Amino acid sequence: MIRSYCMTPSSHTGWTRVIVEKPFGKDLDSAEELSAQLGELFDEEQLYRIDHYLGKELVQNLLVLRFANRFFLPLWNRDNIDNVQIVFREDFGTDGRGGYFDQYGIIRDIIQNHLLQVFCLVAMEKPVSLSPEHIRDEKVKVLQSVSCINHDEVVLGQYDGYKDDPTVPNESNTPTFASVVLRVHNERWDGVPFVLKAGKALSSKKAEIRVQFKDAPGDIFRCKKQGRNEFVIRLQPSEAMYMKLTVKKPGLEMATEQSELDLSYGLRYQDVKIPEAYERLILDTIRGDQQHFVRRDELKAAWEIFTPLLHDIDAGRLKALPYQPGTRGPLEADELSKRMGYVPTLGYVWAPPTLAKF
Ligand SMILES: NC(=O)C1=CN([C@@H]2O[C@H](COP(=O)(O)OP(=O)(O)OC[C@H]3O[C@@H](n4cnc5c(N)ncnc54)[C@H](OP(=O)(O)O)[C@@H]3O)[C@@H](O)[C@H]2O)C=CC1
Ligand SMILES: O=C1O[C@H](COP(=O)(O)O)[C@@H](O)[C@H](O)[C@H]1O
Repeated sequence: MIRSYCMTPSSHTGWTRVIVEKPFGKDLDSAEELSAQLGELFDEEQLYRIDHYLGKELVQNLLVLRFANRFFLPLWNRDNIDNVQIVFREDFGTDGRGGYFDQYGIIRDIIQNHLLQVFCLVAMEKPVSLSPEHIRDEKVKVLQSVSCINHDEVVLGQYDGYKDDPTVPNESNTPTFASVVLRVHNERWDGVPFVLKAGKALSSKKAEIRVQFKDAPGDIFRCKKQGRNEFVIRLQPSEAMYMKLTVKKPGLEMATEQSELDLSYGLRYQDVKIPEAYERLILDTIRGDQQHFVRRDELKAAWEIFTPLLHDIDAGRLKALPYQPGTRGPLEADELSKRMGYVPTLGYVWAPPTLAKF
């Protein structure tokens, strides 16, 4: 049917491009089967596997930030970075779509696709050029460098009330929250945990990347306990990036405190309308630019990482811990972040700037 109604006959000029939306299968085998079926109908250049996180402004900014700024080039590695957190939180549950969600769970819904794409852009090497193939080659490489997920570095949760949805089975073990540690076995990242965390029905709504740096050696100011340098890229809401850093506390004393270098988009780009992710990606499709779309081998590499874990969850070998809606999720997830080396900042209070103060 697609072939007869949607494709340009070869005798005509024009093009055929098909946007494919997730789910791209449920595991490696089903995804490969789907890819093979699509491959019989379309060439890879005609397929646009969409991941709307790749259309978000600050996700698109990641390559620029990393590779156009001298600041970051020498710092972005295991010598300087202690741990990285890539976090998605939603303050509502599966509201009305529990039946669909229950077959997938939060790892397939958010982590294996959206957060993993963000992870690729944070962790990959510099592409040869901005051509879609060069960028996607680097994403595949970093995905293939991810080690097997260790069950001791996974926390799953399911919020109380999730099973009240009549379309969700009473015995469901489907996680609505997960924190999963990825480790990249390469020269740049060996030993640096990447914590990918996502949850529904939590206390807040946000998506952000938090890069925590190691302590500065030789702590002559005795300020180590206050916290570490962090570079935070908030994808949503209210796009921002800020660097948490130690400064001299203004005043007569030589005391230190945690402050920030802040680029809040709402303040800096007041008259700019940031396009919706889908708006941008549909335009890319019309233009024939596959840079922000998922290639078949990239999808395969993504499923290779998560399929063993997902099969273990589906078989009940890993249990989802209960958590109360409106909280941070299971306490075990914060313990996992701590175990991965995350050090909280003490006493940091953000004072939002106002134009009146300038
Ligand atoms: N330009 C801007 O808009 C800026 C805004 N701010 C705001 O200031 C506030 C503080 O910023 P920041 O310090 O970066 O962020 P947070 O204090 O929100 O979080 C810092 C880290 O601590 C974790 N955490 C938060 N609460 C707890 C808890 N109770 N137990 C264990 N871990 C916890 C977070 O995990 P998790 O990610 O899971 O929540 C995160 O890893 C935030 O609201 C931030 O948005 C700060 C600077 C600039
Ligand atoms: O793909 C999905 O994403 C949304 C969240 O998208 P966002 O752009 O609002 O962050 C999520 O609610 C949904 O469960 C998932 O399928």
